[in-house]
Amino acid sequence: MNSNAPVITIDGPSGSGKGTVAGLLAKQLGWNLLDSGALYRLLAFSARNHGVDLTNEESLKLLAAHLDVQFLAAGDGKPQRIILEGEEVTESIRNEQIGAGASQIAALPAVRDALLQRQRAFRESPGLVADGRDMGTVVFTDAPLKVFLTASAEERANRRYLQLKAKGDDVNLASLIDEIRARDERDTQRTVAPLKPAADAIQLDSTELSIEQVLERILSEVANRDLAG
Ligand SMILES: Nc1ncnc2c1ncn2[C@@H]1O[C@H](COP(=O)(O)OP(=O)(O)O)[C@@H](O)[C@H]1O
Ligand SMILES: Nc1ccn([C@H]2C[C@H](O)[C@@H](COP(=O)(O)OP(=O)(O)O)O2)c(=O)n1
Repeated sequence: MNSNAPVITIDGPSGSGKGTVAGLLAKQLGWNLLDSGALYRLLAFSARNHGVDLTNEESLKLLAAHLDVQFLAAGDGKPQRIILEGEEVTESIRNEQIGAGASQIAALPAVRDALLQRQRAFRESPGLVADGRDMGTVVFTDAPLKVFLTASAEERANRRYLQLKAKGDDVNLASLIDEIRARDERDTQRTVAPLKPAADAIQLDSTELSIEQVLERILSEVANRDLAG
């Protein structure tokens, strides 16, 4: 591990609200943020740009080891910005095609291995909020607070639909439900680091909860554990 700074892990399926809640929590606590899914998305995006096949584990491993990426801190109510090889890709990695590609390459052990240390390097004082699929089960197993955030597939697809539509993307709710189910299946069934709650995770179903309610529940766990200093 890179440091002993406390970590809050938020794992869960696509559209459960991990990214939103992790960003708000990091801001409120003044902690660092790791959007681990962005790393898998960036790799899928970069592979497409460099003509690397998503089944070519050796080339993907090399690409992962040399991924030239910067995460610029959030500010003024804006989410963190992501720069790949000098170009802003914050928006362009957020579509279901890249999400599906990310999920495909995330099943390859060499890819996960190549990204492991890069993720652990985000653990710096005063603390880290990390969201993804295996933050609590593999990457930060000693995290003092682990959250497993879920919601029904229909609700998650609906959230994604509203999010993509607001961005101006041409989306279809029925195909989003299918895509979310396919991604759930691949992420939970893979052999390495499958999506599952850590044994010591708190499970939160956000289907009927607002973003603020989810945040409140997590903050009360932070207070119970005296994590915020
Ligand atoms: N509890 C919630 N209720 C309603 N909408 C939510 C909730 N949590 C997240 N959202 C919205 O759903 C969309 C997907 O959330 P996001 O944080 O990207 O999910 P994830 O990172 O788990 O894929 C975003 O537009 C977000 O604003
Ligand atoms: N820690 C992680 C994070 C993401 N992944 C994979 C599996 C996911 O389907 C893709 C994309 O993740 P991301 O969190 O960006 O996706 P969502 O925002 O939840 O739709 O990457 C992973 O295997 N392990």
